[in-house]
Amino acid sequence: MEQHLQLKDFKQEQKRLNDTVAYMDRILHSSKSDIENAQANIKTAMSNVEYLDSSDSFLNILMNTRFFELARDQKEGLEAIRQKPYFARIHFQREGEPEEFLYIGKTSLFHNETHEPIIVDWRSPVANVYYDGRLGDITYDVRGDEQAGHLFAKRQYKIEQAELLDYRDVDLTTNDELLQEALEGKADVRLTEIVSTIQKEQNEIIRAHLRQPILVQGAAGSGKTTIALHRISYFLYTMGEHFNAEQLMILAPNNLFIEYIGDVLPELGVDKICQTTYADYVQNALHLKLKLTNPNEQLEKIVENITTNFDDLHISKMKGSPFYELMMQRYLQRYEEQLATLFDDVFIEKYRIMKGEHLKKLFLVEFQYMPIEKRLERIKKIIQTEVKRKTTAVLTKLNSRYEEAIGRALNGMRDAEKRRLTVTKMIDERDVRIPKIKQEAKTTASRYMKKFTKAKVKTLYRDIVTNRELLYEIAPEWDQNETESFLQAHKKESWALEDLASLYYLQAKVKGIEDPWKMRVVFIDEVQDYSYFQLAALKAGLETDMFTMVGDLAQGIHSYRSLTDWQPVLDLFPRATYATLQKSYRTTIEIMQVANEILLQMEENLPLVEPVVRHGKPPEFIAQQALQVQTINQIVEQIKANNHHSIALICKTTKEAKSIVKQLEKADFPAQILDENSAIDQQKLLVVPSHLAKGLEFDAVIITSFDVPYYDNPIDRKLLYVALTRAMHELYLIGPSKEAFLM
Ligand SMILES: Nc1ncnc2c1ncn2[C@@H]1O[C@H](COP(=O)(O)OP(=O)(O)OP(=O)(O)O)[C@@H](O)[C@H]1O
Repeated sequence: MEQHLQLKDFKQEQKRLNDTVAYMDRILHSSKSDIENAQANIKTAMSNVEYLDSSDSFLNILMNTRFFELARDQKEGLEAIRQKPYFARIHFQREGEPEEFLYIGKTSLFHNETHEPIIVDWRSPVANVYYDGRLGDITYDVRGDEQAGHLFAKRQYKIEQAELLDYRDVDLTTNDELLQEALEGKADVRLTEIVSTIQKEQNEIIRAHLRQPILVQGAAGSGKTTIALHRISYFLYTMGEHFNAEQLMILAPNNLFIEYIGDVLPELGVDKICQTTYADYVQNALHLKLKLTNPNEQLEKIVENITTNFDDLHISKMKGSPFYELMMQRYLQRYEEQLATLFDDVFIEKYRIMKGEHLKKLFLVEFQYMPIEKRLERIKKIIQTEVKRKTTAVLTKLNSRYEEAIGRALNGMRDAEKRRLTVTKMIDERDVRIPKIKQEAKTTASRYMKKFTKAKVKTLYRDIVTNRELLYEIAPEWDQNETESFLQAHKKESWALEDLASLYYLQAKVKGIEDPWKMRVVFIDEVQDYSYFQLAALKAGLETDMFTMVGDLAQGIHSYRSLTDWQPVLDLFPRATYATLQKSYRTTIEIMQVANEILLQMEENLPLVEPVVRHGKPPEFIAQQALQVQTINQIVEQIKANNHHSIALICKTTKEAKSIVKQLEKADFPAQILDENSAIDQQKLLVVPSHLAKGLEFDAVIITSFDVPYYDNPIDRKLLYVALTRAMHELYLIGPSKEAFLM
């Protein structure tokens, strides 16, 4: 009986899918002919341009182009989801309405005639019910209004090539099974399939107050990147009326990472969003092209135990601190006050048009909220208007004075010759003076403003870091030694990542950020690698706090210059929601155990990461003093035999990575070093310096430690932790002893 019912149910589901696909095919067919029609119309209109009224055919072309685009978008949208129109269904009843089955997919589809939803978008308010976890009476949010309903059941489908393979009703236990199945997948195909298994705590972050900042401390592999990308997609879906994609920006740690997420965003319905790094963004927004010292170089030096100048590290850290922001503020205040002394009275000829004191007050007080140069532009406009208005009054007054004087001379002077001379003199004087005033008035404002010379932000900053007297003023807290070593460090002009925050801050406060770069919403991945001031400058320049920030302090390998705890970020974003994610979806229990051992040794006191229950091959330690290509070969073969294909060999330093690639190549083993600019060749073994591995993941990871071991210090622990947590299924450690891996 049970079986019979199941079969019937399966058939019904099959029919539902077939009907959906058939409907999609019908629409596809008609959008194809819409496309052809529009193309034909455009062609005709183009050929008619010559002899028809050209504005008519121009309109025609525009209209048909729009039709064409609509039809093409519809076609592409349908084609993208045809193979798998939906992934889940909810059996749901909105309060006061009949029960219904809603099928959830990556985008929505409505019936053209009945307007009934055939597929409901995963980002729609009601789809939240699917992710929220509970069955029974529930509430959900529709644009701020709480709606009630009853959720009877949730069902998940396995559909491939538009064929129903399987489905399963979801309760708390099957939820785990489904997730596990999803996690069994391979590194190269997974990122886009997550929408069906997004977990409750992840969903909460994706949908958390969109107009408020959010900071997420999430364990390695807890889905931070995934969540950030889905939140962007959800944001545009929900707030599309108020924001367009160009106003959104995602800041990634490096270009490699941008490439990595590049394929995912369009699949989530998000393109056109600005994807960049902090360094590129700042330079673009400031129209600067700086030769930055490689931010990884300093890290490499520390890691390779090459003695780095303590002062350099100290300065890097200081440049990210609230104190450096304070120095910039003091500098700006000084700069502003100097400019303010230049405001004197505005005259035309001998007439005072405006008081300097008044302009000064506008500059320092009333317009204080604006960037300095914008204030000056405003003041110039005000002077222009005032000059215009007052000149008219002055001229009227002058004219009538001359009239009066001339009248008096004409009537009052007896001597005709004297009278003639006086009157002529007055007329001549008037005829010179009045046009001169008119002429002068035209340029008064611009002449007045000339003394406010515009400064280049780069020049201002160089002045700050090289001018001893200035430093005494803006950093009085420093003793002689500190000031001198700061000056010494800046003798030669060079630019580091840390300097960008100040440049951006100065730009924001002196000139303002231009509209195309004035992003309204910001998403930051790997936020632990930012300094306080980097974030503060960005917030000040963009004048928004709509930031989504995700990161993991345990992976803070740049902590010598970046954040070491979240408090400064929370102070900077007082409205921020703070969330944590402890579960790792990437790594097997066996691998996570090893990584957790390292996490325990860190000073941050972060809670252990809980792997989602998924077992795998225990990590293997292989004792070897030096690289043996034979061993690598064997391991790679074994990994491939396990049907795992994305493999990385992670080395602590770039130096070791280079030397390993050399040795492998010499033995004809195809290998490639990963650097920020080269495309990945899938056929070769990817050799990755540990600091570049952040954010990436592989089916299997081999970690070697031949040159230098991982030492028992904060940065090495973090580098090792990052390396260990890149592995999804298999992990191999090769080195002289377990101690080399802090075990
Ligand atoms: N709900 C989920 N369902 C299926 N897979 C998931 C889910 N959440 C995360 N994953 C997978 O877990 C892996 C880790 O996700 P992601 O890279 O977003 O984590 P992360 O927190 O950014 O990691 P890291 O900090 O180590 O870079 C990815 O393969 C992702 O596809």
